Amino acid sequence: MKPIVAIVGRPNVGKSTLFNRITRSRDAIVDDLPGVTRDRNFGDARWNDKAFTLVDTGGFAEGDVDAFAPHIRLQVEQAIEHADAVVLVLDGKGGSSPFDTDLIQTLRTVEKPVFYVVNKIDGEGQEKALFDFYGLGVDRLFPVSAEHGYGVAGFLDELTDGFPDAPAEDELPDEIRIAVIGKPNAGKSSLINAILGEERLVVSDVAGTTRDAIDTAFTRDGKNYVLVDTAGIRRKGKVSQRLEKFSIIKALRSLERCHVALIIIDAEEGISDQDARVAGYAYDRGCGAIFLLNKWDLVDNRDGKALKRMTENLRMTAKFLSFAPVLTVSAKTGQRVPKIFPVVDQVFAQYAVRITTGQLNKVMEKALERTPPSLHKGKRLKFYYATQVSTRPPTFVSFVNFPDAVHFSYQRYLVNQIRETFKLDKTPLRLLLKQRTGKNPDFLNKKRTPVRRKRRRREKR
Ligand SMILES: Nc1nc2c(ncn2[C@@H]2O[C@H](COP(=O)(O)OP(=O)(O)OP(=O)(O)O)[C@@H](O)[C@H]2O)c(=O)[nH]1
Ligand SMILES: Nc1nc2c(ncn2[C@@H]2O[C@H](COP(=O)(O)OP(=O)(O)OP(=O)(O)O)[C@@H](O)[C@H]2O)c(=O)[nH]1
Repeated sequence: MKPIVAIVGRPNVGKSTLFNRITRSRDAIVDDLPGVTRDRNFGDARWNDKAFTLVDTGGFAEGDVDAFAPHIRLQVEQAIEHADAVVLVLDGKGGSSPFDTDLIQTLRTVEKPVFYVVNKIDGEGQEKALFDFYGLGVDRLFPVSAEHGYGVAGFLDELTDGFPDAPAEDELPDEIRIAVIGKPNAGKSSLINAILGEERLVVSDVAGTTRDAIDTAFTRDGKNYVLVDTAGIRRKGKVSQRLEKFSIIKALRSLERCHVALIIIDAEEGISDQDARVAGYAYDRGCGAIFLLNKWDLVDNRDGKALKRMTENLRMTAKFLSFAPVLTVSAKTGQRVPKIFPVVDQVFAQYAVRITTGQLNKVMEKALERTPPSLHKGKRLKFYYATQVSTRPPTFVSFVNFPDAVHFSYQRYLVNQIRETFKLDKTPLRLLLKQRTGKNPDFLNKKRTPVRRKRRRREKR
């Protein structure tokens, strides 16, 4: 897991400005009024190939600026407890305050790295403002200007020094890899020929990553695609080859290397158990998927309802792939074959999506607030911090106090909220629930944080 870094400090010292500079996001709202940062903000950050999550604490009203205000203290303590490293921001313009002294006392007892940043040092000439802070007994101060960037790079070098290297960011591939799967005789080779037969294509055979796999690369409308494992499908003839190419192993192998699977169905025959099985492989593999109802030229569509009927049937037989778009084509006549590509592009874009930790947590928070999970053996289910851990397919982890107690329908509700908010209707998507390790901030139960409680009390009065 990525390390969590908490930014703490009294109101208006520039925590949100620093947060924004480091995450380069507009997630936190910066304002001249103290206390504008509401509750906690999460953001993804990356420096020197180290990835970490930044937590911005804040959002206390001016009247709360009292060194011993218990709710400030509690929230700061929580942030400190859950973080892997803490950044205390001090105000180089405003000077030190009793609140700072108090916080530093607390931070001394903490057995994790603590960094003391003096903000609003907008240039070297202003470093004399640091003198005021040396009296606080801190070994090392980092003068920075969150607003202008002065000193931030050097500070981040030190902050991230001990962090683990982030796994290489999956770069956007310059090609979309497509697998063509389907039961025997569905029309796989006809479709591949129809695709490759288009005049606009530049086609070349390229060696696949495994020794005997042959892929076919082509460029269409300036975009690069690769048809995965085309050798067996395109080369017709010998019985041994024909037998081999039907083998499940082969189909599975192409699924392992693809981004989007085209699942060909013989629409003249209708939807069979075998089609459902093939679809199941694509689902298990977690790739993007599109159903192609092939041989549409042979389908009796006199009432104009054939597509509706077959789609309904398909959705029943392969419920699990409900996000896969359905298209009708004729590989033989080439009808609507070009229409496949815009859909492939859409599916891929969703399949490779990245959602920031900040955005994700906002959605989770809202979803949990709107429909709270039911009690588990009389205890409240608590959802903590959530983050996207990988993409292709988009995979999210949410930490929960009792992951096994979350009803699958509630999990589905959360997945649907993510789907709706981020318009991810055409891709598989995974939400994993993990037992909380004690390291993850308890922010989703905001109702229980003192800030909210205080607000509510005020409202009642
Ligand atoms: N001169 C100068 N001003 C800064 C700098 N960083 C922040 N400020 C200003 O300080 C004010 C407060 O900044 P915020 O980032 O909202 O402070 P905060 O600590 O998040 O405040 P709360 O939300 O109240 O907790 C804003 O007016 C910023 O423009 C800086 O490096 N130099
Ligand atoms: N009418 C019609 N026939 C089609 C269409 N697509 C494929 N066919 C025919 O269906 C038969 C099987 O097509 P193939 O492309 O060989 O199917 P395949 O899935 O590669 O078959 P296997 O190699 O057995 O796995 C051939 O006779 C094709 O001409 C279509 O859209 N319309």
